[in-house]
Amino acid sequence: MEQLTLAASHQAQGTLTLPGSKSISNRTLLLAALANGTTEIRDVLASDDTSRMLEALEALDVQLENFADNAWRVTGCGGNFPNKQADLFLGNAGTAFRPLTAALALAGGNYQLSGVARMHERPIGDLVDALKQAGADIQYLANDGYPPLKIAAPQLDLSKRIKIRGDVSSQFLTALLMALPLTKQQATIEVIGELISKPYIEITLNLMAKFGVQVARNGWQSFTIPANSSYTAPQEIFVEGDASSASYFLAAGAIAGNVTVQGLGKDSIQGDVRFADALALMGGNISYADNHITASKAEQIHTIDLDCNHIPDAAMTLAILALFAKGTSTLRNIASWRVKETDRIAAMATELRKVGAIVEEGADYITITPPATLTPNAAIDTYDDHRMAMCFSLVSLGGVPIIINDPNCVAKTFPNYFAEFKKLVS
Ligand SMILES: O=C(O)C1=C[C@@H](OP(=O)(O)O)[C@@H](O)[C@H](O)C1
Ligand SMILES: C=C(OP(=O)(O)O)C(=O)O
Repeated sequence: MEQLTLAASHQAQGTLTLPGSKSISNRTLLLAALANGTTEIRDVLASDDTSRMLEALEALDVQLENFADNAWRVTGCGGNFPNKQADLFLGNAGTAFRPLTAALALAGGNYQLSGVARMHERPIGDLVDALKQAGADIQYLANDGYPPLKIAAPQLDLSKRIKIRGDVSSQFLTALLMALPLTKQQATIEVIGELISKPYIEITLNLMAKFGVQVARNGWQSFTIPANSSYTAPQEIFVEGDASSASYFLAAGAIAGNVTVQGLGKDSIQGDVRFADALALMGGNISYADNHITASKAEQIHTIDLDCNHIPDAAMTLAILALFAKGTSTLRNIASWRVKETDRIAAMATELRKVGAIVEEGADYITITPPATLTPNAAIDTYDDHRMAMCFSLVSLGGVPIIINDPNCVAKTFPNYFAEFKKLVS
């Protein structure tokens, strides 16, 4: 097993240009592939998750050209993938697996979709149920409700409202929204129960609009895609810097200095930009500009008690910040952590205890009380979860060395994370 030791550090200072947003990169690549016309997408994230999407589109015979650094020219297929038969391996990329399932199930063709072992434990039943209501032909190849999947041509029927549950993952609604314009028919989606991770739906609707499809909505309850909708290539799109990736560096600035992240600003379409507000509640000094955000040292890191449903990914960073406060912090409404790259509530609890914290976990919350002094040289398991690895790097700013096991899992969304982190801390 590879291990990375991060030296004890006391200061974080400097500026970082963020890698592109995973959520925007994978949505934009798929929308461009489904569009009529050619889109040039700039500042695309280069990472495992986007590689899985690019490989899938290539296997579907979509024309892709990497014409400059992190820039892709995508010639859309107008909703009709040239290759009607393919086996796609989608790793552990939720933003590839869920939207491609919906697009392929409605576009027509014979496909098999699989991923890494953990992806086969991540639910997809709510999406499959919704697609079947629209006439999709999808079979489970192993366990009901989970990948891998086998897809055949649909017999479309959009006459009834499509009901979808939104309380396990918002990616199911995102996938359905992005795929339904392929049917060319009017379609209405009704969300059953409480929708989680709502800001990710805003990203979806925003990007669909950039590709010419306006979804009519009734709050978070129902969404209607007009008849004869089709995606039109917007010619050029710039991907914002990743707001979840920004959270580690903004936290570093608030703990120990002054850090600016570039590529993300006050008008970001990503919900995780709201992490900065949570950081401010904990005492961080935040300033926003059009294309950068700066966090500087808090006089003191305060405890927090926060409903984190709107920032599920960046909320993991708050769990580490809680180590720097005096007293107990609680992160609530985070049940979705249990079905992500790993069971993140369990993983976070186990690893926080290794640095000396007292942790209580519930079905949908975690409570963290820091130790008087952090335990040095804790060896942190990362569970093939990029965010576990990135989060725990921040412990080194508490003046203790920390060991990150299997650090290369950061490749899912931020392959050179540790090189960038080391440049800023001392
Ligand atoms: O739509 C997206 O881009 C994402 C939605 C969120 O998932 P859930 O909706 O499952 O919480 C988030 O955790 C994930 O990293 C990206
Ligand atoms: C939950 C995550 O990924 P995915 O897009 O695979 O759901 C994540 O990046 O934290």
